[in-house]
Amino acid sequence: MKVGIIGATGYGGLELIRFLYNHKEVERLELFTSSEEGTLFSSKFPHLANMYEQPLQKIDYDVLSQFDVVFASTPSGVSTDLFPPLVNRGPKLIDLSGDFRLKNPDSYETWYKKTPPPPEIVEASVYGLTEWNERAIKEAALIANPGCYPTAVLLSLLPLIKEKCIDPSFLIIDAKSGISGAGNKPSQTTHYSEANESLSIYKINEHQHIPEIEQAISMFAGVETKISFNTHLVPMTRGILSTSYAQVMPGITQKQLTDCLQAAYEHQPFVRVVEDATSVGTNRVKGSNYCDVFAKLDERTGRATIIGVIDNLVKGAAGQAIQNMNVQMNLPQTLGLQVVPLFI
Ligand SMILES: NC(=O)C1=CN([C@@H]2O[C@H](COP(=O)(O)OP(=O)(O)OC[C@H]3O[C@@H](n4cnc5c(N)ncnc54)[C@H](OP(=O)(O)O)[C@@H]3O)[C@@H](O)[C@H]2O)C=CC1
Ligand SMILES: CC(=O)N[C@@H](CCC(=O)OP(=O)(O)O)C(=O)O
Repeated sequence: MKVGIIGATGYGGLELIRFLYNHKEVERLELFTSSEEGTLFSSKFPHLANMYEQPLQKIDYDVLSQFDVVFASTPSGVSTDLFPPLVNRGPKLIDLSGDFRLKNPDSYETWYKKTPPPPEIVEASVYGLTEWNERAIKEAALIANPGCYPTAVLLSLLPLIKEKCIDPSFLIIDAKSGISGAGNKPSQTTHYSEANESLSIYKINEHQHIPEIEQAISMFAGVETKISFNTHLVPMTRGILSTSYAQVMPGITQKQLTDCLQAAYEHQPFVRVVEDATSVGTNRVKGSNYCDVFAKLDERTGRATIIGVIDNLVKGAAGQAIQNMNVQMNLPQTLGLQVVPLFI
């Protein structure tokens, strides 16, 4: 396969490269840039010396249309303009940004504060939460890869909502992310001296992933709900841990919660159900495409604490995007993605 990456110099792009390097069906991988045409990739990223000795190319539709797959790992608003001319012109398209995820254009405008993409293209795009949408992903011309937080939240909550183990009306979700979630562009909040030794909450009640999570709960569990969702910045590089609190339905036991998660993911290679634990951390999945999920009943309150843990750059971005490419191309989901997490 011939694969192109737009936004190869960003964090998501670098992770795509890291996994596609070991993907045995990828014969050619070409890298595209909006700002550094001609720069030798390995001179910009010396950790790739002897691996990517090629110059970055300018974004050119005639060139891109000859690829089998094109990933865009670019800031929101970019693929809104970049992708439409490529739809149904040859390559399968996978967008890592939020541009094609929200089906309602008003919602995109409200939460992303940007002009939405053409409605017919959003309509035809497929939400790439692999474990829940495999059949549609297989046929998709354009995949909207899920956001990092929604991946952790949805994989842990969807089975329990769908099987009526928890009450979906009062979901409270508290999520925490490492700083690479904010991308490679430095900002005041990600500045080392302000992020290090500090834990902060941000975008309070205003995070752009709120409508994405609500839309997916409706799409995959058939439930309309409004969630309380907040995000925190943790002084570490990678990882997301989401903690959700929900009332369990009358009579639901710990065993039923665990069984429900296990039944949902029995045949899924990248979702692991944690059976019993006193602690769960991002080091269980770091550098890998795994999502670990865990639900623990609090008998005293009748509420469950539900955990999802991922590496934001892998299952939350590049890894899931490659998993989706594998599904689209009729390949085993795991191709190129089988690595052991970096526990220490
Ligand atoms: N970081 C994360 O954990 C996650 C990120 N995402 C989403 O994935 C996307 C990429 O994220 P991330 O890699 O972190 O972002 P980065 O900011 O690290 O990289 C984005 C890259 O996009 C390219 N770019 C910027 N502007 C344009 C433009 N106008 N046209 C074409 N290319 C452009 C730049 O490369 P160049 O200058 O070479 O063109 C840049 O390196 C974002 O939409 C993000 O929200 C989703 C899930 C998780
Ligand atoms: C730590 C951090 O800042 N994380 C980012 C995640 C960005 C992301 O995934 O946004 P898209 O929906 O545009 O893909 C945030 O919270 O906005």
